[in-house]
Amino acid sequence: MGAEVVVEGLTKSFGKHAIWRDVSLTLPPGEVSVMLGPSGTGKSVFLKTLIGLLKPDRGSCVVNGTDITRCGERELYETRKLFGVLFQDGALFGSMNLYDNIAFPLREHTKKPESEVRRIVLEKLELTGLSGAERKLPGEISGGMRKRAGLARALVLDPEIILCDEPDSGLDPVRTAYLSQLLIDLNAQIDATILIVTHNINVARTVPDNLGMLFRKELVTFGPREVLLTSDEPVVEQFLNGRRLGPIGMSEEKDQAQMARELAHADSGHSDGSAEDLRGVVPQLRPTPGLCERQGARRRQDRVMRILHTLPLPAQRGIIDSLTGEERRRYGIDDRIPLLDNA
Ligand SMILES: Nc1ncnc2c1ncn2[C@@H]1O[C@H](COP(=O)(O)OP(=O)(O)OP(=O)(O)O)[C@@H](O)[C@H]1O
Repeated sequence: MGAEVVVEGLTKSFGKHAIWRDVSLTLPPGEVSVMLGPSGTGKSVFLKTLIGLLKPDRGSCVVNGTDITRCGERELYETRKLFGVLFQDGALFGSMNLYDNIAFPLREHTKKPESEVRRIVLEKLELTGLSGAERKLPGEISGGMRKRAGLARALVLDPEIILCDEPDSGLDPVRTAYLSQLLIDLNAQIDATILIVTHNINVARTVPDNLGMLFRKELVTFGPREVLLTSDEPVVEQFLNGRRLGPIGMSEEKDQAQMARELAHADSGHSDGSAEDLRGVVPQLRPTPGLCERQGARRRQDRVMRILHTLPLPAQRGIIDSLTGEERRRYGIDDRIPLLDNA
């Protein structure tokens, strides 16, 4: 099972430029989480802080009992080995073929013989659907293949935690859908904890167990996917629907005058850029038939059912509606008893 990551009160600025403050959340072991947020809200900075590449001003990030914001170099080096990172551009070495790119962390961080390196590289190539492409250079393959090669390289040290920085960037919707399925299949096979940073609404709606959003230098929300997907927070609603109308502006947040102007335009029939209301809980991706079920999904279901009464009513309804008859019986759900609004 993947490692748990516990973030508390994390605050980061560059000089006088505050990025985000007091971010607290837990990435449950073996579950898949997505962090949404408009451009420039510090999602990539957040990932880099989680692996200790950037030092926060305050707060802690504990992985397997080690606070990576305070530990020494040696412990940081050891803890970083638990992470596999898929960088936005794949971060492949342009002069090396895919085989050597993927073998690089093994040759750099382990003393494995070449025969073992070969076995692992070929296994990861197969896992990411790249068998046969090992002699290609990164410049000779498509963006989707480069992402998968980046993922294969992130997997060679058998990470317990996988961080993906905008895995969909530069990919068409079909390739993005394949990559989403690959991440779910991977999670089923290795039970690693996964955090994906993205703006992609389809990925956010269909992939994760948990969803969060950064905005106005704060974590707006983080929790079971159903909470964000049914939220009526204006910023969440605007983001999920890709509308101009709402608190998010072209660069940063908007002032009241601009919001009022846009509202008046909308009232007079001017389209605000959205096609339909995308809020609501849609079915989550499941592993490809033939693969094992996700252990993380099973654990999450038990966890979420324990905290069900603490969630907002629309989220409770979304969770219950997604249970099968057998699951309802297992959790003692009786549809005749109204849900409690304890949130
Ligand atoms: N090393 C750095 N030094 C100074 N400022 C930085 C550094 N890294 C990032 N920033 C600033 O932090 C802010 C957040 O950047 P970040 O790349 O994390 O945003 P993001 O949410 O990932 O954006 P996008 O979705 O567009 O990729 C930006 O204003 C950026 O200029």
